[in-house]
Amino acid sequence: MPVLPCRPNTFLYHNELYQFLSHCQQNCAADSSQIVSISLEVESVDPLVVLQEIAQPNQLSFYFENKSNQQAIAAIDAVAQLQTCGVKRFSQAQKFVSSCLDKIIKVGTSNEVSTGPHFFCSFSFFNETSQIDYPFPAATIFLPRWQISRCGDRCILVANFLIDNETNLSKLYQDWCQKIRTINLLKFQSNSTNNYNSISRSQHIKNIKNFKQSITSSLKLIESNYFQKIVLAHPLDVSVDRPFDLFQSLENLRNIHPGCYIFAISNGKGQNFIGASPERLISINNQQLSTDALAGSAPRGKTLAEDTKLANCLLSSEKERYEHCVVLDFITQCLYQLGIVPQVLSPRLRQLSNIQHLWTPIQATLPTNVHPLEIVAALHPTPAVAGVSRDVACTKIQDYERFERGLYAAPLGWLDDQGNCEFIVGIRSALIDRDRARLYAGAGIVAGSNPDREIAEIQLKLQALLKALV
Ligand SMILES: C=C(O[C@@H]1C=C(C(=O)O)C=C[C@H]1O)C(=O)O
Repeated sequence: MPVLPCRPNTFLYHNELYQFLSHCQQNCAADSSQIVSISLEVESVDPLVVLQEIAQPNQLSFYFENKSNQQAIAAIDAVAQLQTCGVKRFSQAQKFVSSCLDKIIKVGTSNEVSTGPHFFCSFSFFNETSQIDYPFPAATIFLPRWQISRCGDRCILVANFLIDNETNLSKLYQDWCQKIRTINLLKFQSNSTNNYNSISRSQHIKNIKNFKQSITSSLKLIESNYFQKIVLAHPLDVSVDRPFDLFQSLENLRNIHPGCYIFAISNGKGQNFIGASPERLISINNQQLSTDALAGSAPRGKTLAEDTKLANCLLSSEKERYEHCVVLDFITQCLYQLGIVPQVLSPRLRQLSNIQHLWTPIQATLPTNVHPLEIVAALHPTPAVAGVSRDVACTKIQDYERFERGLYAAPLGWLDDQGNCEFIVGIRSALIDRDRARLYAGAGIVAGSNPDREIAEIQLKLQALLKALV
């Protein structure tokens, strides 16, 4: 991938960008194209506000925020995309990314994490989606036309231009100038209002009897050693008398769940998958890999004393620790098999606004020959969202669950051209389709699980999400 060593800012003043694009176009062979990727530092803006202002409903888009790291990134529209399905979807995604990178001319030399082209990915839980009209493919990977990221106070705009012999460069150049003007006007705007007043009354899942039977049946299979753990989920369908307000709902999610990853993915056809997940699948920053074992849950207490008691019970519960340990063991073994030596940090609590989890962070230094998507492919689904043994649990999940998991509990995230990435597990999530929303939540079932308590845990997870939707 060639890199043009120049300061991108000079383009703004000297029209050099146009000349440079024109030079790239002249060098294009008759039937080939190139992608010029330009990174430019802009004044600090909220990427969510940019998404709201610029993204059109008929465009793919992706929003991802990690408030505790002060990082957010929005990707709007696609210059290249792959939609696929099947067992090879991760390796196909990897090939697609490298074929795009072969075409990219990167402008600017800075290798900071938020500069340069990023690829945005959503994979479904299973290799295929079985519901015929499910609105997201089993794998979508795209290189956005526009990408705006914020890291602390710094903001980087990345534009990816697809150039071939037919491209109208004047239009492209005008579009670039227009976007910079629009973004500059957004610098003082933020969506910092809370509005929880639409469907916030609590709603409960239906067909609880069937679901309880699935848990009871799973417990019998656990007793007979058919599997050791299964994660069963349930949807909650809600509707309102007007379309859901996506941006206000995201604003609510970021305020209610400041410690979670906030995400929103648009399929470009009017449906969005959004959520606030506490669970990272992997992140890689300069060859340093971080991942989490997150499993085992308790509610938060209403008083400090009650909260401490619940936390202590969680930390000392044999059942919760077992449920957690199978996740930790799976992740560490998986990493070893990839030639990665994990360093397991001390176990701790991940305390969210409504619920707390057992959490063990895991770190490793990556060998250079392992691609981020190989790690995603090997880890997904972990026993935090599937079970042990994995294949048996996945087959039983398909037997018990009468709904399409789709992007629920699936790997969602981005990777860049430097080997950095961030993938989360798409739990605490909802599929928004105009005036309808389907919310998802699940719980791990192991020996000793109490069906009523598992159902209460799922209700708790659903209510926290429901509260944010307006
Ligand atoms: C499956 C979900 O969450 C998972 C299940 C947990 C549990 O059962 O203790 C905890 C965290 C997640 O790994 C979900 O929220 O939908």
